[in-house]
Amino acid sequence: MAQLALDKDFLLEFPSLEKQVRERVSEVFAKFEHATHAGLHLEKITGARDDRMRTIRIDQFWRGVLLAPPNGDTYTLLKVLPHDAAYDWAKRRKASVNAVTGAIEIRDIAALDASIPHMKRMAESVPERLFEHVKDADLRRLGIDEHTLPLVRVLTASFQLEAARGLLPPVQWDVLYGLAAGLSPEEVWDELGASIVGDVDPEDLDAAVRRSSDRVLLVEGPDELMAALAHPFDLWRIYLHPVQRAVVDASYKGSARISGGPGTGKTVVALHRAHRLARAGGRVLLTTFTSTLAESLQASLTLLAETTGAGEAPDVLSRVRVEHVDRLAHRVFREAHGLPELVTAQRERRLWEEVTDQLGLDLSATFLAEEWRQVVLARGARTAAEYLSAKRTGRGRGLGASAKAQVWQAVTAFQELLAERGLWTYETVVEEGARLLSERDDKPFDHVVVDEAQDLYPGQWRLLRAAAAEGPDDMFVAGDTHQRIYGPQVSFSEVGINVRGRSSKLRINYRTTAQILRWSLGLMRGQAVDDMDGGLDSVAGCRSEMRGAEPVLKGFTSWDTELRHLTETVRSWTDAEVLPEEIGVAARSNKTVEQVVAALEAAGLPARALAKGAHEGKGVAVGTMHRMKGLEFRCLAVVGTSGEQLPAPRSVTPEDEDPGAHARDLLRERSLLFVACTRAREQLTVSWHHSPSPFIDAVLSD
Ligand SMILES: Nc1ncnc2c1ncn2[C@@H]1O[C@H](COP(=O)(O)OP(=O)(O)OP(=O)(O)O)[C@@H](O)[C@H]1O
Repeated sequence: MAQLALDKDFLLEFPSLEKQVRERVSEVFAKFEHATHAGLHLEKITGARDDRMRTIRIDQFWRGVLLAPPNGDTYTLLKVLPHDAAYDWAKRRKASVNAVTGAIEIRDIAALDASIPHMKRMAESVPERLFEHVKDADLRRLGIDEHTLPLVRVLTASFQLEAARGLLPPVQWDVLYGLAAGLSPEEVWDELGASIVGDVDPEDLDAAVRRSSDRVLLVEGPDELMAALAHPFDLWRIYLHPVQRAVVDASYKGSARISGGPGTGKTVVALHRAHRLARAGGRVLLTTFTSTLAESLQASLTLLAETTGAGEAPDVLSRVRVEHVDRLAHRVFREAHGLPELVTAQRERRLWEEVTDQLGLDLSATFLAEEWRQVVLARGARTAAEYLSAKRTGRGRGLGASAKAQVWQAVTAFQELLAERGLWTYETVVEEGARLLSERDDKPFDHVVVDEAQDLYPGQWRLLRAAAAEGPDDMFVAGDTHQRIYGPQVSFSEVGINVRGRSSKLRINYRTTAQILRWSLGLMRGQAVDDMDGGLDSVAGCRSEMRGAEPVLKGFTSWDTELRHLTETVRSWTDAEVLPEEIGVAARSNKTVEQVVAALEAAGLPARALAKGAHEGKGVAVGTMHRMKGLEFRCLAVVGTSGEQLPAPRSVTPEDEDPGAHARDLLRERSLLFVACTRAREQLTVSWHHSPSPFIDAVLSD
């Protein structure tokens, strides 16, 4: 039976076809599987560079171009074009199988061949060639084939390589890009590693198509076809990069983690992995830090389940529980004890004061509360001895043994007060949840998948660790420590999670243009950022293949003029037919957010303030930098990035009080700006009044 496969380029262009054509495409291909070869009416193309190209009638004017296997049954739909354009496109193309990855490659061979003589002439007057230092054998070993090699040998500058991008299959171009950037063949080989296969048969197109899940979707039936065509923009559901795919499909002996810069698809990988583990019959917890992010994970997971293995979707979805980590804690708590009576911050403060009065201690309520959270709870200290030996990293002044004894006395009294009065804090609910789960032999989950891992607290990690038994694929953790904006620094080992030897990194950014990414990465340059595993993390090598405008950076003399400029910028975007919903404005404080909404509305531009759990809505989305997490916008303005507002003075511990906490607070403020800027897909403006934030000043003077 003929099987249909959809090439990524076809799906990318599908939404821009007229509605009637889209409907006809769906009709024609919904019946494809059941059509016999004779009934398919695939037309051969005279004068084609590749005699396996065929066209199929969509309607009177439109034709689809398919790659037909000479001796297999998988037909790949490459393009839908008006009649003449379809024939012309198909004539010029050649399909081949990459000798290293074994994947299918389609290229405009006519354009490639035509460009070589011209490039050759240009190269004659230049003494050095771009790839002079790389031997043919190394190039072949990396999958550069005989069609590409003549071009490679006449390239003299990297801008020519950039210009040749459209002429080459993406993997071959990536290899050359890596070599031109100074990577050794071995390093390039490593980057390709995920997709290397041996014994490739260049004639076996069916096998090649099956290996090409990063660019070809093998359609399992009409439901899957309809689901793919219904959401053609969400390519992440279908085509994973080989490195992403390898992590999704891997079987790990224990816990594993994925890291990578912003927009590299960590959430996408976490979603696919949760989905795959559930399809294999596991009970999965998919979790993250906030309720809003959990809601967005649920929506994406549903979409994914309805696309892949659509028939099993309800079953698969019933095996994945998506909830943010505090909600899990409260649920486990409620099941055992009913609703907790939570203390407010004020009541907690009074309790600490009661304790210090009772014991006649000279320690402030604020100090004790912080010591309890950041040392006792964070380190999981249950006894005086554990507290005495606990690390107090970041806790400003050192404490002598007698002061520590006093703290422990106060902590014990405070915890007794909570217990006597049946009171709980958010942290003790999480702790109790972890205790309840750790005592259960029948764990509620087989697998725990965590997104935005950098923001979780130690107590939350202990809860998650206790939610699944230790074993193969027990925990999968996705995060980027450069984007830590809530949680403290945690190391996996102190919360009982071992990911050593099971860490992977994603490097290709799918969200942002290279220009925006480069500028945003500059904000983090030189910062020592931990990797949650005893070392330092780096976003070096994170790159984007999309090109666009440079970010616009602008200072103003007053907030009023900055606001006026913002409304003009937003208007210029809407005039250029960007929908208001595709525009975001980020600011450091709620007050600034309110002022921006008012200014946009006064200028007749629809706007809304982002609120908890309300990401969807009409109008320009205006939110604090914290609220920007998990979102992305075609156009984004980051406003009020002035020296007085960023870092926000109230969020930074004074240096003389605690130099460690001061440095960490500053890094968190810097990360906030980094998170905000990396939400932009196509255009970014960053503005301030008076003087720029020191984070920006440093990049401006680079
Ligand atoms: N294989 C893919 N194909 C197409 N689009 C992809 C792919 N992987 C990721 N994307 C897209 O890239 C964008 C960023 O992906 P995602 O949110 O998973 O990245 P992230 O690493 O979690 O980002 P961040 O850390 O900045 O929150 C999304 O729009 C996503 O749909």
